[in-house]
Amino acid sequence: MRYLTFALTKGRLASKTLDMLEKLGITCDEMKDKNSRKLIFTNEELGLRFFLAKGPDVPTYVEYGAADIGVVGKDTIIEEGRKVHEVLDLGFGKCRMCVCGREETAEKLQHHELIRVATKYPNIAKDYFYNKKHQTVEIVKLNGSIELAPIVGLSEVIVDIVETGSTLKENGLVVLEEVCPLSARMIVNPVSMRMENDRIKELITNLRNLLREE
Ligand SMILES: Nc1ncnc2c1ncn2[C@@H]1O[C@H](COP(=O)(O)OP(=O)(O)OP(=O)(O)O)[C@@H](O)[C@H]1O
Ligand SMILES: O=P(O)(O)OC[C@H]1O[C@H](OP(=O)(O)OP(=O)(O)O)[C@H](O)[C@@H]1O
Repeated sequence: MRYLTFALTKGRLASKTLDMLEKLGITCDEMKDKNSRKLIFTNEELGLRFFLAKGPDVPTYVEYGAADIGVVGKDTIIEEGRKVHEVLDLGFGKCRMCVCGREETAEKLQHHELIRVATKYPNIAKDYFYNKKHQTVEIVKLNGSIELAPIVGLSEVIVDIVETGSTLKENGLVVLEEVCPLSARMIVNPVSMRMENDRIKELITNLRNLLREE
């Protein structure tokens, strides 16, 4: 039997992904060892392989077929724009992509003034402002701590993930507009979807049933 390979997102989504797979009897205990430097893990019995990767790399592994299946945030799927099938909303990792800034900036935003937008998600920001709002903005790519940008005057607003809202609150910022809701999704390589249809469909059905029970 050919191995089915899973690319899972490191960080926030990892433990919930492993918990969910475990509920289906898909265990990979080795992956939980935080001290291990091993990169790929095999469940011989089930014919499965797993590896953890940085979020933006997950759709890349899946598009090229180096992984058959991926678990990754919807934000990353949109931003990366890879050729993969999104097959299931896994219901965890829920958050929102939002335009945020100081309350006083709301007016500038409403009046379509030329503002600067700092973000880790330039494609999502571009699509939102240019295609949905027909508003010209200047987009600046950052790699983290995005909330700093309006505080130190790099940009008027940010496009970033809001979950609890505490990062915004602690930094005197508010949500000005909502771009879209987000959660973790399962993605599949289009060729694997055809070649391994039975195994992948069974997995999707089992996950769907699990989600319905929860
Ligand atoms: N509060 C949150 N902040 C960021 N991402 C979140 C949050 N809540 C849920 N998510 C989801 O978790 C995914 C992965 O989170 P991860 O921990 O890798 O965040 P990251 O900050 O983007 O990564 P890194 O720390 O490597 O820059 C995100 O792509 C998003 O879909
Ligand atoms: O609404 P909250 O619950 O406060 O969560 C949102 C914050 O969490 C994420 O940052 P992360 O911790 O991943 O750090 P980063 O900014 O360095 O990516 C995100 O970019 C926000 O800053």
